[in-house]
Amino acid sequence: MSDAYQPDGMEPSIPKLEVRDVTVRFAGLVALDAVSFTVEPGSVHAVIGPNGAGKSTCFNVLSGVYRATSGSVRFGDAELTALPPHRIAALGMARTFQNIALSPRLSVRDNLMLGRHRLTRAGFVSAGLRLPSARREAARHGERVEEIAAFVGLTPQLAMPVGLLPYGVQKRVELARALCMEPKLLMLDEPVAGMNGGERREMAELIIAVRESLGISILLVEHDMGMVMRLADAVTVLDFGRRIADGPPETVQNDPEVIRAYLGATSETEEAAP
Ligand SMILES: Nc1ncnc2c1ncn2[C@@H]1O[C@H](COP(=O)(O)OP(=O)(O)OP(=O)(O)O)[C@@H](O)[C@H]1O
Repeated sequence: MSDAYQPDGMEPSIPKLEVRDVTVRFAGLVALDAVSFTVEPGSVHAVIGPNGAGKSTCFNVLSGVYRATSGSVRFGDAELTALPPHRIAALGMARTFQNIALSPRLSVRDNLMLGRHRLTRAGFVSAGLRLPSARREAARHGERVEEIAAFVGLTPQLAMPVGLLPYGVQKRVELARALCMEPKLLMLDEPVAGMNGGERREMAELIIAVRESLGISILLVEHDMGMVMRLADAVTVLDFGRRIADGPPETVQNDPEVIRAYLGATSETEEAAP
């Protein structure tokens, strides 16, 4: 990883993300029930919980994919609950997906350039006509993509089609693409799912490096408890759509209701197994 990676231009001011009483109903099912938590600027905040607890629903509300039935989500002064995903991204909230959402035939470089799209000023016409201003802008974005690729450890793979890379490397490309949006809040949906031990460690180091180099907030949904306990400053625990605990990892880990929720989930899985 390169130490040269810094925020682009002035140090951005990082807003708080405030989730207040968010409820999401699907037909008869309450997927989130008046959930509240705050992601403090520059912190790593994890949302955890057993299967079906509402973690993905929460992520999808924050990124504008789902509409909350009621409640409020504020990022600084902006109310997000009525905004479409691209407007939320434009406020500086970039996300990755549980299932990789990259263009497999395009190179790593081109996938990362797509991540710069929202920052591109040159219009379609000037870019198409290859005007000097558009060329200069493309060169600037190209340099930034190379810096970010170096930071994430992807320089050797820049020219390779994403689809040919191992899974763990593709997950790093996803994170790099989100960084290409120069986010103030990075939202990671199960960043280590499906990875082996070595890949998990590398991803954890990368997440720490992002926080330390950029000072941005990171919100992650994750199943791997060890990873959450190592990385997170604060943890919100959901169970059946309700928030059952919220606080520093060491407090949450010893909370009887959290232990019950996780043990319950384990024994149900064991009972379901043949
Ligand atoms: N689009 C949808 N339509 C109907 N029900 C949904 C929808 N999305 C989620 N649900 C339901 O909402 C509840 C919460 O699901 P969600 O996927 O948010 O949980 P999760 O904590 O992310 O689970 P997992 O760890 O298994 O990914 C579940 O009962 C799920 O079946």
